[in-house]
Amino acid sequence: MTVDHVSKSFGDNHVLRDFSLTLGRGENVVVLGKSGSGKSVLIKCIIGLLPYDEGTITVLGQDVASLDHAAMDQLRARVGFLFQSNALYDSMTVRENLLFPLRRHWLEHSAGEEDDMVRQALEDVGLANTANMMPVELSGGMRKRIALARTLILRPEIILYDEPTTGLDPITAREIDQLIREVQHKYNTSSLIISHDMNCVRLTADRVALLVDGRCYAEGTYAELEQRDDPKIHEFFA
Ligand SMILES: Nc1ncnc2c1ncn2[C@@H]1O[C@H](COP(=O)(O)OP(=O)(O)OP(=O)(O)O)[C@@H](O)[C@H]1O
Repeated sequence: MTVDHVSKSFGDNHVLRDFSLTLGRGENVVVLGKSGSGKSVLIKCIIGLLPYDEGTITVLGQDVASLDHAAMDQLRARVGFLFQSNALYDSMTVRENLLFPLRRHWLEHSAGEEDDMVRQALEDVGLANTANMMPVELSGGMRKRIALARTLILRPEIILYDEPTTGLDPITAREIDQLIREVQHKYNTSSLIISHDMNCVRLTADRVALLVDGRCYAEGTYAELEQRDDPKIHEFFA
């Protein structure tokens, strides 16, 4: 995936200014930026929920701005998105929640295949035997895992994580970080992760991109950026 010189403004509010970023196959990149710096806007541009003003975003070889509704829908089936809110349907069982993306993308499978897919996705997130539970019966960490399982059921090539550890206690947050790594290694997925949580950044990032004033201000491994003297970089690591 490449974000190439992308700009996005809302009136006089220039949120992204000539922002560029690449995400290689099997790589985890964390976008780190202050509140209001444009991280959510970036993700929305990537998945075609917001039009951008300039530049090019290419996802799995396709120019996002050129896709019609149907083509964008097909692309979204290959790109998993983990919402900060998890967005589980409270009136559906875990199994029904997991099967929802298949139904939404009109992907037909036999009942036996669906059982296998649900079982595998739940095993991947360490929550076998929860298929018949309701979301209300799950803890915050479990809900996050189920939301990830629902993303995994379509075997996405790219996963976009929006603040995956926000609202979780530190121990549960580290478990989610570990799970993000496990998924990356097991399925060779590429992930773009938005986070404020420096432990999450340290544990999940192969590379960190710093979003400052709408631009990719600096890029590097956590260790590289942590050692830089630049005050704009340092304040994130202080
Ligand atoms: N649909 C919109 N219309 C107008 N302005 C918007 C819209 N969406 C976002 N913005 C503005 O874009 C800027 C960046 O917002 P964004 O939500 O991307 O920040 P963020 O980095 O994700 O922040 P946080 O970490 O607090 O979630 C903000 O100034 C916000 O007001």
